[in-house]
Amino acid sequence: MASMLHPQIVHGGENRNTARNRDKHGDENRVRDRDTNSAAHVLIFPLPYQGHVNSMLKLAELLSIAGLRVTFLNSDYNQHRLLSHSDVLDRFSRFPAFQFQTISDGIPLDNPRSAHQLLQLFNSLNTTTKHLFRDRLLSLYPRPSSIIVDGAMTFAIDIAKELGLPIFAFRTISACAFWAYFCLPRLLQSGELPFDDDDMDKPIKSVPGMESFLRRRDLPSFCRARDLSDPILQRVMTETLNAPRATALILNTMEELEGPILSQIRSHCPNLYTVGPLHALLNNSQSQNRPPSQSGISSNSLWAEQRSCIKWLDSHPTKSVVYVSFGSLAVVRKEEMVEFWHGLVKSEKPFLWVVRPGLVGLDGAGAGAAAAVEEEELVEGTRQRGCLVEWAPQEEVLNHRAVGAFLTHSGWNSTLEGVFARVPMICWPYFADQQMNSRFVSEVWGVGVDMKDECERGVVERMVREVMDEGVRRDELRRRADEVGDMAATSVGDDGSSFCDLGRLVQDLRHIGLSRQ
Ligand SMILES: O=c1ccn([C@@H]2O[C@H](COP(=O)(O)OP(=O)(O)O[C@H]3O[C@H](CO)[C@@H](O)[C@H](O)[C@H]3O)[C@@H](O)[C@H]2O)c(=O)[nH]1
Ligand SMILES: C[C@H]1CC[C@@H]2C(C(=O)O)=CO[C@@H](O)[C@@H]21
Repeated sequence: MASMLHPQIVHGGENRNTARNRDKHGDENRVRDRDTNSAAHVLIFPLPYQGHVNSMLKLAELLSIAGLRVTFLNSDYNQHRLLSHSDVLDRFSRFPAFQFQTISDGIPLDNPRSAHQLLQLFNSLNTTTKHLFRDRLLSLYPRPSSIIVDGAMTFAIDIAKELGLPIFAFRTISACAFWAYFCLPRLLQSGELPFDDDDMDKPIKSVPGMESFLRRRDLPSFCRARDLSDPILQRVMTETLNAPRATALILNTMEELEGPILSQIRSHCPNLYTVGPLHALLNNSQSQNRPPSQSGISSNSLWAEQRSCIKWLDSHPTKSVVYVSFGSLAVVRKEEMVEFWHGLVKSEKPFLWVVRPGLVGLDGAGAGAAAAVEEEELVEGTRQRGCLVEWAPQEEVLNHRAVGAFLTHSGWNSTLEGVFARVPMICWPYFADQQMNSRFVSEVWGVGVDMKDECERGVVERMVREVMDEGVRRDELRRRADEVGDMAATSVGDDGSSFCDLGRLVQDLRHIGLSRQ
């Protein structure tokens, strides 16, 4: 039996160990299947942000479980953090054909890489990293048989085509947000963009499938640019419109949640795989062979998770706690933070709040910034009912019996995790695709309420009470959250839509590997 090879972090070099598994029983069929598997070598390359690394590394784990050879190309900056704050090396040690490789994102290591530095990162990826990527492709051994690249980095498509490699674009946002971006040329053509006044509740009619409910304020935040030459708007539009040039499009979603929008997308990207929620597919695939003691949740955190919050949750009644998290990129002003804080304290509900380093202002302060607020009411209210952490084991928190509501920025991973955990959401979208997600959560799926651009303390208190206070409205939100959560469970269960599409993706990747031998 070949020794288990630890995945090696290889920067620029190569892991030449291509240990060949020889079936100890000499069963030729199993050896053949393994040979079939090992013919397929998939290179997975995410945009270097937590929300992208998370879902794409879950896909990497699923493909590794399926027996495919996988190379995960992480940025140097994120790989150091991932190894420092997660058990990823231990988890992937059981896959002898898996390896990490790292590549520079071209940004100085002391750069916080928050939403404020987005354009700098995009420019660096499309210059420095693009050239490093081509060289890396040529140096990898064994040569990849296909690439799964982040749909926000379509520069890789041209390189793949030059080298004759199939390339799949994995866009880590919702189908509804992707489709809104894809319809930007129509919005420009119809004159609905740029906005000609400040009325954000004006209806939008140029996004097919959303005519009955879409408002200006629900479009991705980059659409609010008054100057259409805005470099970020142009960048995201270009990346999205490039998707049909890839071999196929992969989305972390499910037919049951976004079917009508997926039908619209298929008319432009006919080769489409819907494999979400990926976190749920992965948890299901591992549930068969892990000891009950382990949560089994694969954490890909780039910050240290403060697990003390689980013990704090254990001490609270069922569905009594509001969990508050604004993801990995949002930067809120201190006065916005204080408004949320007052609203949470005045709601009189226990609250678990992730105050990530860099969330508040530009000074990178974490929970320390929260503690810096002197107001007695806040300090006392937090002492009695609050728990502040810098980073939480979010999937575990959302599935904890004590959590009754999720105050979220509506990042797509958080939205899927909230849907699957059947926790009603209070949506305060920060930027990008989050506005679209919050509109679908509230207006289309009915599993939450939509704060949009408001975070005044009275609004925060009212929204929390709407979701948490006993009554018809709370019951209605909980009923819908259960219904949609059940649909999600079906989609990732045996023969479910996402389960089957993942199987189809694995088969297609295997076939490509074989055909290129
Ligand atoms: O304390 C925390 C907070 C978050 N998370 C996890 O971090 C991820 C955050 O992802 P997401 O909710 O998608 O938010 P962002 O980090 O903001 O993600 C970026 O990438 C997403 C996918 O493209 C987009 O939908 C978002 O708008 C974009 O901001 C989720 O899986 C969470 O479970 C933790 O583990 N602990
Ligand atoms: C900061 C955002 C711009 C592009 C990425 C994105 C996307 O549309 O793919 C969504 O949110 C962020 O992850 C990125």
